Amino acid sequence: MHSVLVVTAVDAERDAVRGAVQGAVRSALPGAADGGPHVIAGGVGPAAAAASTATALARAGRPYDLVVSAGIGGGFRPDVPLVVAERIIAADLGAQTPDGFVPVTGLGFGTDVHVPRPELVRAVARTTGAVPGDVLTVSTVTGTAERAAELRARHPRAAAEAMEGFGVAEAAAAHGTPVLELRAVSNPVGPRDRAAWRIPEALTALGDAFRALVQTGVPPWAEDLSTAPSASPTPPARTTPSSSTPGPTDGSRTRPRSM
Ligand SMILES: O=C(O)c1cccc(C(=O)CC[C@H]2O[C@@H](n3cnc4c(=O)[nH]cnc43)[C@H](O)[C@@H]2O)c1
Repeated sequence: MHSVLVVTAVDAERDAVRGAVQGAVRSALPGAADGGPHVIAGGVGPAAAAASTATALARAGRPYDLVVSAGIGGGFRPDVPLVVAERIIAADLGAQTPDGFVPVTGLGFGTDVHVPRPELVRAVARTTGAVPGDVLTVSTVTGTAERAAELRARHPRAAAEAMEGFGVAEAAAAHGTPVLELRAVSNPVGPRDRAAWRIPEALTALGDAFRALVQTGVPPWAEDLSTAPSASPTPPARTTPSSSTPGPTDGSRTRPRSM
């Protein structure tokens, strides 16, 4: 039975997750022909991610209990190879002004942050060793030290950046489904050096994380969340002024079951 949807950007990420969870499900349930999460490659960027996630959620025979945006990403902290998002932030959704960047919420529209359920984030961190932190969604991969510094200044809790999390979270929120984002760091955020991206290592780390989630009985989904508060949790304290107004992403609809 599938109750978790995992959305990656590209086929290589999908295959890394799929291979890991299929092996784990088979060893947990010998003879099982089916089981574990559905894993799809939804395309690169927030728009493709939102469209593919929304389509998958709408077409599902029964509602998913959890959506996970997963893949490789750029890291803001050299000591952190795996990140689980405490907040999923649309870092370039807004307007440039002479006084600097104004997020979309500052313009009076929408939201620029989704806050996954803290108990799910903690459980994933416990199970996989992922470090909780903000994950920025960008439409343009950061490629200069200046841009990296600007993002760090605006988002001091940023641990990673990628290109899909916010799109996946918007689709999940529209369906009232809880969301998580898990990123294995393939490269530092900063001056572009594509040759230095450690993609195979990051894909292995991504697969290891999902294997751990499935093998350990996937603690976050096993918890009874039916009694969890339905309001969006309070985001972590900020150390600098920030735009981000949490969106309704706790997805209080249903209780996540096994992955
Ligand atoms: O070339 C390959 O073999 C290959 C295998 C797996 C993934 C890729 C990608 O290029 C994935 C693109 C995907 O990765 C995220 N990403 C990774 N690093 C960054 C970054 O520094 N800033 C933003 N996004 C990053 C992103 O989500 C892309 O969709 C290639």
